[in-house]
Amino acid sequence: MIKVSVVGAKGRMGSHVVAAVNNASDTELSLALDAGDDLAQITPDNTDVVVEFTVPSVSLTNVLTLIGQGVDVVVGTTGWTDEKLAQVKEAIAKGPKPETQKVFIAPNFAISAVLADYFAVKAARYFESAEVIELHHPTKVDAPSGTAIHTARGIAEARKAAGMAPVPDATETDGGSRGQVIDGIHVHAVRLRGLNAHEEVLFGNVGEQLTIRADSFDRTSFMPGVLLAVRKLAGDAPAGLTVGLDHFLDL
Ligand SMILES: NC(=O)c1ccc[n+]([C@@H]2O[C@H](COP(=O)([O-])OP(=O)(O)OC[C@H]3O[C@@H](n4cnc5c(N)ncnc54)[C@H](O)[C@@H]3O)[C@@H](O)[C@H]2O)c1
Ligand SMILES: O=C(O)C1=N[C@H](C(=O)O)CCC1
Repeated sequence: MIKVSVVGAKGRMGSHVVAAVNNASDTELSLALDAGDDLAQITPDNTDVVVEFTVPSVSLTNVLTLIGQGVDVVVGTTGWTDEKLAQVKEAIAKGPKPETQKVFIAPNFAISAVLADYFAVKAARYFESAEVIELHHPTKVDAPSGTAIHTARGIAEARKAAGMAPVPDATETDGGSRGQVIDGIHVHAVRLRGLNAHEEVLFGNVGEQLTIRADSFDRTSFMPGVLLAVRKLAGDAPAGLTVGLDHFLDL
């Protein structure tokens, strides 16, 4: 049995993870912690893998603490910048098990979203225009979504590798309507009661358009990906920091 502890266990995602870990035949719940609880309770004796779903403002501190405790971590919380990822790598190198420590971060654990991202990167070099629209529940604290940032960066990298010009855009006045620009790709965020987690990637050429859309209607959609990551970290995942569920899928 893989012993799993959950940090952020009372949250929307954390509570689903607790249920998924309890329901799977090869995982057992060790500790379920939330704000105010001491992460020092989590040790290699009681935990094989920690799953962390909290808020972007605290996730880095939690991950650094857990690395210091010598436990492997699956992170679903968003808000990861290159600077924060560099701090994680440094903490692994200086931590108690630099050769074997595993940290896995994924902006999205839903297969639909991971595939949408993958297809978008494949399509990127064939279209002059590209924009991303993410649509989420209104209780989400960060915008744009971690997934949309990841998608926009992937599209931008593919366009750069193909030597493409910037996306065409004659906008002269913009009060914010053109969204946030991430590596040259415009990203728009919608917050609407009734939605869960959704993303559309729009590609355009003269006379044609391709739309790639992923919809997570329910948080249970993230659980197979979370459990896959837990099993990989308890098994043959490489040591060090890995970002993105695509690394664990045979794409
Ligand atoms: N990777 C994915 O597939 C995926 C899917 C959905 C959500 N998310 C992300 O996961 C994060 C959590 O989303 P949510 O909807 O569950 O949020 P939420 O607000 O419902 O839950 C966050 C939980 O973290 C707890 N928390 C806050 N500070 C803490 C601390 N210092 N230590 C321990 N617990 C603490 C809160 O009390 C709360 O219970 C967000 O960043 C969201 O974008 C990722
Ligand atoms: O509900 C959320 O919050 C989600 N956050 C992630 C993101 O920001 O990409 C994944 C989708 C759901």
